[in-house]
Amino acid sequence: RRRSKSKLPPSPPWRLPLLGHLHHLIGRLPHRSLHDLHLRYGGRGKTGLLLLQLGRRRTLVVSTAAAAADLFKHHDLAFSSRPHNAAAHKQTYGSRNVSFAPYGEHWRQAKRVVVVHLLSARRVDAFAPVRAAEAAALVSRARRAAQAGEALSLRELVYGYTNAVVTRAAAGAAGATAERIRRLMAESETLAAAGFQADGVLPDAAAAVFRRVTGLEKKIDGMVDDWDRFLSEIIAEHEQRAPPAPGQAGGGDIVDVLLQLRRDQQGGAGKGFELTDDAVKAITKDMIAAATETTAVTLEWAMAELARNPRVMRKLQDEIARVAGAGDAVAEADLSRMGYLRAVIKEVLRVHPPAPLLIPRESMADAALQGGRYEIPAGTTLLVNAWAIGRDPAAWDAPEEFRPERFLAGGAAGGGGSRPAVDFRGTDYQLLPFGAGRRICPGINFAQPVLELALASLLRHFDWELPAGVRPDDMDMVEAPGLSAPPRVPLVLVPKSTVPYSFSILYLI
Ligand code: HEM
Repeated sequence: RRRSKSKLPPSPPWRLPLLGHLHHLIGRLPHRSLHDLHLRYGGRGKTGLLLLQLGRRRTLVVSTAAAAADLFKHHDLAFSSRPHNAAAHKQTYGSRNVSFAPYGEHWRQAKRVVVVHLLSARRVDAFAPVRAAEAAALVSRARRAAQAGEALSLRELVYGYTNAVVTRAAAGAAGATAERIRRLMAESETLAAAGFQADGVLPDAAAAVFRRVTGLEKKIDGMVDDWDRFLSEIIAEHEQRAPPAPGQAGGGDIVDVLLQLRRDQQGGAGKGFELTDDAVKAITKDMIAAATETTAVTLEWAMAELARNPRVMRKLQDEIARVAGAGDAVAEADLSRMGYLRAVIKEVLRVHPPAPLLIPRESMADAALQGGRYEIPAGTTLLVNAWAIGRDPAAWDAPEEFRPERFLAGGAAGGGGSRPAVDFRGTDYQLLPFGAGRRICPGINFAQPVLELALASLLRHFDWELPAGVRPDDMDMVEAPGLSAPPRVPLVLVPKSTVPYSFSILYLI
C-alpha cells in the first residue's frame, strides 16, 4: 500500500471526514480555487496533477498543457466515461443522451449519430438561412436600442439569438416555443447544480434522502415531466407532418433527422442502441442544452473583452468593414476571410472557456500517467481545468493579457515565430475549451458560424460603449458560479450605430 501511495499525485493537506478537500472549494469558484490549489500544492516540479478527495469522489485535477497532453495522448480511453449523477441521470432519460452517457455502446452509437447525421458540415451549412435570419433580428434589436440611445443587456440580447438559432435548428421551433425552452433550461440549470452538489458529497442513499427532505427530488421530477411533455409535443408535431422529401433542401431540423433515421433503420444503428422515443428526446434535449448557453456565454465574454479593449474592437471593425464591404449585412461566405475575428474568438475561449472544468469524466481502468510516475486507480473522477490551462505560463506568453494577435497564422502559442496557429479542435493541448479525445465536443462546427456571424454583425453595425461613468478598468471580469461561467455582473453596453440611416432602415422592416 505504501508503494502505491507514493505513486499518487500530490494532494493538499487537511482532509476532513466526509468532505475530504471540499472545504478548500466551498464558497469559491471551483476552477479558480483548483487553480490556486495547483499553484500551492502541485508539487515542486509542477506536474500539472493534483489528487483531491471531493466529498465521496477521488478526483484527479489536470491544470497544465503538458499534463493534458500526456493524458489525452496516452490515456484518453481509460478516462472516457462520465461519473454517475442521480440528478443528471433522471434529467437525461437514464443517461440516454450523449453528454452524460457512460462509455459504452449507447454512447458510441449516439455520438456517431450526432457527428455523422446531426452536426455534419452539410447539415450545419443547411442551417445557414436560420443563422442569417436570426443575425438580422439580433441587429434590429440592437438598432432599436441605438436609436433610442438606450443601454442594452448583452446577456439578454445574445441569449435571445443563440436560443432562437438552436431551437429552430433542433426542433424547427420559434417564438413562444423558444421562450418555453428558455424557461425550462433556466430552471433545469439551477436544479442540476443543486443535485450535483448533493450527489458529489454524500453516498447514494444519503444523497437520495437529502434530495427528498429538501424538496429537491420533487422539483427535479416536476422539471423532468415539464421537459417530457414539451419534447413529446414536438415529436408528435413532427410525426404528424409529412417528412422532408429525400434531397429536399436542408432535409429538416434535428428532430426530423432523428425520426427519419428511426424510420430508415427501424431502431437505430445496431445492437445496444435504439432510437426509441426516449432516446430521440434525450438527444434533442442534449443538443439544445449543450448549444444554447455555451454559445451565449462566449458571445457575452467576447463583447466584454472588446469593450475593455477598444484597440481590439477597432481592429476587428476595420477587418469586418474591409471584407464585408459597405453597408450590407455580413454574409457567411465572408467569415472565412476574417482571420482576426477567428483569432478574437480563440482568445475569448482561452481566457473564458464557458465550461471551465469541461464535463467531468471518470476512469474505467487503472492508468499510469507521465511515463509511470503516477498511478491513478480506476473509478477516479477527472476534472480538466481548461481555465487554468489557458493561463499556463509554460504554454502562453503574458497569459493574463487579452491579445488575439497570438493566434494569427504563423504566430506561435505565445505570439511571434513561425509555428502554425494554435486551434481549439483538441490537438493543441494548451487550448481546450471544447475538450479533446473521444469525448470532445461534437458541436464545434455548429458553434463556429453561430459565434462568428453574431460577432461580425454586432461589430459591423455598431460601436459599443460602456455606460457613462464606467471605465474599462472598473469592469468585473470574474465568472458567476454554475455549470457554465458567464460574467458574474451581466454585461451592459450602449450601441452607437455606424451604418448610414438608409441602410439601417432595412433592418427595421
Ligand atoms: C462555444 C460553444 C461550446 C463549447 C465551449 C462547448 C464545450 C464542450 C465541452 C467542454 C464538452 C466536454 C468535452 C470533454 O468532456 O472533453 C462538450 C461536450 C459536448 N458538447 Fe459542446 N460546447 C459548445 C457548443 C456545443 C454545441 C453547439 C453543441 C451541439 C449542437 C454541443 C454538443 C455537445 C455534446 C453532445 C457533448 C458531449 C460529447 C460527449 O460526451 O461525447 N456543444 N462541449
